[in-house]
Parts: sequence; structure tokens; C-alpha cells
Amino acid sequence: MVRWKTDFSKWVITSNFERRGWQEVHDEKDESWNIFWANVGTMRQVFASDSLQQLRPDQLINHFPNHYELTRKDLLVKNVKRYRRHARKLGVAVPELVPSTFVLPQEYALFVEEFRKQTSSTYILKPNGKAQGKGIFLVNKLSQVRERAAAAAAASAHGATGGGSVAQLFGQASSRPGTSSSSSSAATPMRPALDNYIVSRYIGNPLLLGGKKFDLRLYVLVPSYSPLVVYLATLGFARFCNVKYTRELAQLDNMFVHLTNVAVQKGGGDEYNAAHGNKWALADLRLHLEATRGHAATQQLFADMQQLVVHTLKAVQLVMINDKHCFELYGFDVIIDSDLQPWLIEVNASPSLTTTTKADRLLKFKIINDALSIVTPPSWSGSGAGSSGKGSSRNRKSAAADRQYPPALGCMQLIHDERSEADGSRRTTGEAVVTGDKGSAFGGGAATSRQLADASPRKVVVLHG
Ligand SMILES: Nc1ncnc2c1ncn2[C@@H]1O[C@H](COP(=O)(O)OP(=O)(O)OP(=O)(O)O)[C@@H](O)[C@H]1O
Repeated sequence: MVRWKTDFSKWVITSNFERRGWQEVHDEKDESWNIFWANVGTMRQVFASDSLQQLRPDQLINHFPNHYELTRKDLLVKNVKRYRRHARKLGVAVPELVPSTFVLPQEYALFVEEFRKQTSSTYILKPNGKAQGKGIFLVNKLSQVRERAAAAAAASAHGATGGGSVAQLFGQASSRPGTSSSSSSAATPMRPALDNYIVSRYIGNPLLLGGKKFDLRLYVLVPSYSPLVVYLATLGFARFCNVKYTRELAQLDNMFVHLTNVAVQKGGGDEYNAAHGNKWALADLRLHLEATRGHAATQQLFADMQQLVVHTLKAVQLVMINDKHCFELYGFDVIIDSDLQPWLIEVNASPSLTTTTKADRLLKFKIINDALSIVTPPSWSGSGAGSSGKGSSRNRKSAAADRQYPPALGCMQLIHDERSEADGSRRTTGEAVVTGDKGSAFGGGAATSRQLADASPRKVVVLHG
């Protein structure tokens, strides 16, 4: 009997396990589970306590230990920048994946340099450690950054002195190596309020639908980083703002115009539509684009989004700890601009599994169902067919690197399998997502991800291989 555990009591998870006839493990200390759907916080504890080392071969868990390399805004940007630098050295063209971004406080001077080169530009500042649109603001003048920093510093110091130099506000003095925060309280600047922020070029020309801004939530399954295997779900959705988009400066602070987060838009009063949750299915968006922008342009956009996903994962492949017990279902947030170029906004390791509408329920149930069918061994399907306790030899084999993955399963389309890329036999199979060879990251004789990997100073770490 397959046994499951979760600290995440969401219907889409528990109903999927129950429908398979699997048995729940209730006791927190009971380690007889075969699959643990954990939130990221629990994962941190599991890895910190080293208990992962003791996992049996027949145990699976839904995060990689250092998933934050991809899902923390500043680390994502660092990894993507490094990947593109390596690609450039190899003469490989990798498209821009994220809008130009700087990590604060370290890259404040670079940000100022870029900002001053623009005649008019808007930037968005986002805290690394927050979600749901919290702490985000837009600026189009450097003085606004300073004002915000001062206000935030004053607030965090509970009325202590606001203001201060930009260097202080961004923590340059306090973050000097070897400077202890306790060394001299008089000499130490206040805790910088915009420490742990990133600042990104704001996509000011988003594609609009009915005059409203939206972003896309794409679901991406990674059963393995070494070899890199990637599935993209054909199910996904667009999330709309409540009010019409405008570039008017007077509306720069109006988050109902600029932020598509459901959490923000739900607070939008009457404008929020509870029936459809301000969402549109990806398939409907595709149909709409086919009708308004043409077949070829739509096809190209979906191919570009597939490339965006694969490149982003390649950018972290070398730093990700490829533990064979792990898989991950990511939520990729993408904004499409008016030229139909997709931009990655962020990657979530725990995409929301809360369901607000019937369509939401069906979509999320199906995504989890298909993801489970891919990551779990065939011997787990059907009730009572799984392992009990110590792993069977079949289960052990299922965790091995030579495992075969189906080209498509339900809504999941295999869009990248590094082993196929190496022998050139299969570039892409995501027919519903993209046709032809467009999704191939380095088609036409360009370097493969393995070549990029070999060129990197950091190597993939494989545990429990
Ligand atoms: N560079 C950008 N250009 C245009 N809009 C952006 C940009 N970055 C973020 N946004 C908008 O702001 C919203 C919030 O950004 P982001 O998702 O990075 O923050 P978050 O608070 O961490 O959200 P989440 O709850 O999804 O983790 C996005 O959904 C998008 O609508």
C-alpha cells in the first residue's frame, strides 16, 4: 500500500491521493510514507535535520533541497545572468529571459547607471522574501527610490531617525565584509529598509486584453535535474487586473492597474469577478491570440514561452542538488509584452493550490493528477500495488537516471529531455504547446545544455545516485 503524508491540507492534493486508494499517514513522526507533499518551510527543516540522507529508495518528496536558487527573486536573477554570460562566451544565443534586474543593495550603483541612460523609464521594486504583491512599488525617478527607502527605514525603526544617505539606506556601510552590526551602535547605520529588494525594468507595454493587464501562470514539472527533464502543462491561466491599464504617472501607485496578483485584485471591491476569479484559461487566450494576432505569431509566442521555461531551468541546473527523491511542480509567472515577447517575472515552488472557482478546481486537480502519474513509479498505480516500507528493486530502478518519461501524459507535455538533446533524436514533443523545432534551445548546431554545463565552474551535485 502506498502511504502519503502532507502538511498542506488542500483538496486538490488530498483528493488525488485518496482517489488512488493510497493511505494517509497521520502521525507527524511516522516515517512510513512513500510520498510527502510538503510546503517549502517543512522542506527546509527536513534538509536541515539531515533526515533526507535517511530516506528510503521508495520515498518521494515534492521539492529539491535548494529550490530557492530558482524561486528566490535575487538568486533567480543571479543564476540567469551567469547562464547568459556563459552562453555568450560559447557563442550561443540565449534570449533575454527576465527584464533587466539589479539586486539591492549590492547593485545599486549599476542600477543608477542604467537608469540614467534612459530618457524615461519605470522600474519596479520588489522585496525578495515577500509574496502576494506585498512591499512592491513603482518608480520613475531616482528620488522616489530614496524617498521610499527613507519612509521604509523610518517605519522599520519605529519612528527612529528617517532619511540618511542612499548608501546607508541601501545598507552599503553595514554590509561591508567584516563589519559587525554590534561593533558600534553609534557608527552602525539603521537597518536598511530596502535591503533584500530587487529592482527590475517595468514592462510598461504589456499585452492587454479588454484594455487590462494580465500575467500568465504556467505549470512546469521537473522530475529530474540530472538529466534535466521538463514537462509543461497545457493547462494554465491568465490573471487579469480589475481596472484598465494606463501608463499615466498619476496611476503609478495604483496597484489595481499594475499588479496582477490575485491577492491584490481580490481587494479591488466590486471590480473583482468571483465567478471567474479574474482568470482566463490558457487555451482561451491562445484562441483569442490566434484570432487577433494570427496563427504564426501565436505559434511563435508559445514556442518562445517553452524556450523561456527550458532556459530558465538550464540556468539553475548546475547549482540544483539533484536528489533522486525529489521532484518539483513549479508555477512560472510570465508577462507578455505588446510585441508578443514573454518575460519571466518569477518562479514559485509552491504555486497556490487554493481553488476559487470550479474551473480552478478541475485544472489544479488534473495538473496534480498528471504530475503524480509521471513522478511515481508504475508499481504505485492502482490501490495496494505500491511498496510497503523498504523499497522494492522496481522502485529503486524507478529512481535511476535511465528512467523513461512519456512524451505526453494528460495535460503534461514533455518539452525537454536532456538525453534526447544529446543524441539529437528528439528535440521537442510539446505538440500542443509548440510544433516543429522552435522549442529547441540550441537548435541549428548551437551548443547543447551539456556543453554549457561543462563550461560552468560549478558542477551538478548528485546525491544518492
Ligand atoms: N518587471 C515587471 N514588469 C511589469 N509588471 C511586473 C514586473 N514585475 C512584477 N510585475 C507585476 O507585479 C506582480 C507581482 O510581482 P511578483 O510576482 O514578482 O511579486 P510577488 O509579490 O512575489 O508575487 P507572488 O505572490 O506571485 O509571489 C506580478 O504579478 C506582475 O503583475
